Amino acid sequence: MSTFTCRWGILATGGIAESFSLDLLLDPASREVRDVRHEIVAVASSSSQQRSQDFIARVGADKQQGDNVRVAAYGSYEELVADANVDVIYIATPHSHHYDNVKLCLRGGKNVCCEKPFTVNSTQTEKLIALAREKNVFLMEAVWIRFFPIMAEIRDLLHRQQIVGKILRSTSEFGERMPTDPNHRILNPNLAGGALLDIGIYPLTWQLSLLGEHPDNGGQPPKVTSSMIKSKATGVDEQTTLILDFERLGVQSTVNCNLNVKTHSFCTLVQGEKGDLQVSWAPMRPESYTFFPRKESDGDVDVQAAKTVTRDIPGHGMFWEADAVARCLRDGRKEADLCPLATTLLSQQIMETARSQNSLRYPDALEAAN
Ligand SMILES: NC(=O)C1=CN([C@@H]2O[C@H](COP(=O)(O)OP(=O)(O)OC[C@H]3O[C@@H](n4cnc5c(N)ncnc54)[C@H](OP(=O)(O)O)[C@@H]3O)[C@@H](O)[C@H]2O)C=CC1
Ligand SMILES: O=C1OC[C@@H](O)[C@H](O)[C@H]1O
Repeated sequence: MSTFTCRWGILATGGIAESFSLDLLLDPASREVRDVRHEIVAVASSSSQQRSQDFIARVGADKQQGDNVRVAAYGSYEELVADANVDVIYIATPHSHHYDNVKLCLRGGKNVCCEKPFTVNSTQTEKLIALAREKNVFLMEAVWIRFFPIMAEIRDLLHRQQIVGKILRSTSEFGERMPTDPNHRILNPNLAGGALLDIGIYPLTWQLSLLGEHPDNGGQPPKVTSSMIKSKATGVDEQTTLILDFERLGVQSTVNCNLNVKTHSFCTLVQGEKGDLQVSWAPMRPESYTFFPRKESDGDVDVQAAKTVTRDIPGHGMFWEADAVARCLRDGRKEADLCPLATTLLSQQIMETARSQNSLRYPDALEAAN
């Protein structure tokens, strides 16, 4: 089998761009992947060309294996989009900027993989999906947990093997003690800060993936009720809870996120007639799960009979989504099966419903979809 090389352009040089790039540069054989490989062929910073140059050295992109891989360093995103050497652009700006950045890339005819959350609101998502289709290019939100092999394993246990039997109840959460500087992107309304958009998308993804996409749910979107507590300093949500009613399953689930205190014991719990499936922390980087069978005698779970499964992550874990993008480009597909645009739109709609229920609106310039 020949190996397909995917040539990446990195748009922005912040924290997650660095983690993603380091993963791209790992040898795919270390995760037993041989059909695709990655090269970073260009990096762009809106701040300066020097910043791109420094980033290239920091992640080791100047020492890539391959036939004379040369990495271009740009001082503007426009130059990256114009680079004919780039197959796909990974966008790693704050979410406030995703809409404009994705639009720039799509208009330039580039394939795009954009960090989560995809946009600020669902109208922006709809417009970008339409533009990608018009331009006939690949588009995906980088919801990396969807590509973890352990996620496929957990979905199989619940959806096909029905390990917990009929699902009765479910919950997912993600809390972290985040920076309290009001100018940090996490709290800054001008950068679309707040718990829901930044980290709430993870517990929401768990619930949509495990319950929303359960075969017995028939693809029905959940009914959404929500509550938010907002930052006194900046007005964005610090604590948010969503109640999702999956009416066809007859199950109510909760999604909880906060910027004040770290959650640690579990990130997702699915309880059913035959037992409980518990996924351990971290919600954005799942490594293990435990199945607790339910005793028929009194309905309690049998803790002695619990079984834990742990799967190593040979790196940060962002390479699995990158591999999926590469395979789509190789095969001429415009969407990834594991993270289709319809799921991106649904999660945007749910987050927007919650924001609207709690009167959380970002500045007009960020909500615009021009
Ligand atoms: N998948 C995951 O695990 C994670 C995903 N994320 C997502 O990635 C995105 C970026 O987060 P993160 O890397 O932590 O952010 P950082 O603040 O570390 O980096 C953002 C980068 O965006 C560029 N940028 C362009 N315009 C602005 C602006 N007005 N203000 C600030 N930065 C700007 C800058 O790069 P330059 O100067 O080079 O243009 C900057 O370095 C977010 O949408 C976040 O939700 C974040 C963390 C983890
Ligand atoms: O995606 C993310 O996951 C980890 C968090 O620390 C970060 O703020 C968020 O953007």
